[in-house]
Amino acid sequence: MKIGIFGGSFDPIHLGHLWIAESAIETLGLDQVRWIPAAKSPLKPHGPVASDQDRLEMVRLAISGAEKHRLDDREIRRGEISYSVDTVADLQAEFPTDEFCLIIGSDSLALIHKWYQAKKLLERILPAVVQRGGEPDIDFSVLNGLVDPKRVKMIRDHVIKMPVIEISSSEIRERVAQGRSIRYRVPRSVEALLEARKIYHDSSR
Ligand SMILES: Nc1ncnc2c1ncn2[C@@H]1O[C@H](COP(=O)(O)OP(=O)(O)OP(=O)(O)O)[C@@H](O)[C@H]1O
Ligand SMILES: O=C(O)c1ccc[n+]([C@@H]2O[C@H](COP(=O)([O-])O)[C@@H](O)[C@H]2O)c1
Repeated sequence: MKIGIFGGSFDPIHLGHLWIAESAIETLGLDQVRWIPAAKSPLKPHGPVASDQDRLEMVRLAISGAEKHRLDDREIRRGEISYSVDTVADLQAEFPTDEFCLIIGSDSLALIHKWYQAKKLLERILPAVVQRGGEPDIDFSVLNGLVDPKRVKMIRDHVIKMPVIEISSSEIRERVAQGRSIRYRVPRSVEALLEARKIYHDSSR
C-alpha cells in the first residue's frame, strides 16, 4: 500500500485539511491517508487549545465514512512532543511492506531544517509538499545539505497542487471565540461538536 502520513495539530481540523488529503490521494495515487493529530507540535511551544480527546474526536467525525482515510492516535498515545522522525520510524516498523510519504504544507517545508533530526527523517521518507496556487514557487533550496540531489528531484516530482484555501485553524478558533459563524469552514459534525462542548468559546489564541 502507498500511505500518506498527514500530521498536524488539527486544532480544529478544517476543510483545507480535508481538501489536502483528497488532493494527495488523487495526485499521488495513495491507498490511504493516515491522519495523525500531534500531542504537541515541536514548533508550536504553546501546545494545542482543544484537548487531545476533542481533537481526536473532531478528526474521527470529519473523516467518518470516508474511504481511504484513517485516524491514527499514536502521537497522542505517546504524549510529550511529537517528533515526526519517531512517528515515521514507528509506522515503518509496524508496516514494513508499505510505502510512506509525509504530506506537508509549503510553510512547513520552509522550516524543515529546524525539525528534529531532519536529515535522518528525510532519509527515511519523502515529503509530499502542498503547493497553493498563486503562491510563489516552492523554495526547495532548504533541502540542500539535508538531502542528496537525486532525492530532491523525487521530492519535486511529488508536489501536490492545490488552490489557495483561506482557512486556518487559528482563524476558526478566533471566529468561535467572537461568536462568529464557522459554517462551511469545518464539516457540520465538527461544528456541532464545538458547539456542544463549547470548545474555543473562551479561547484567546
Ligand atoms: N488552508 C490550508 N491550505 C493548505 N495547507 C494547509 C492549510 N491549512 C493547514 N495546512 C497544512 O496542514 C498541516 C497541518 O496544519 P495545522 O493542523 O497546523 O493547521 P493550521 O490551519 O495551519 O493551524 P494554525 O492556524 O493553528 O497554525 C500543515 O502542514 C499546514 O501547512
Ligand atoms: O519533527 C519535528 O521536529 C516537527 C517539527 C514541526 C512540525 N512537525 C510535524 O508537522 C506536522 C504539522 O505541524 P503543525 O505545527 O503545522 O501543526 C505535525 O505532524 C508536526 O508534528 C514535526
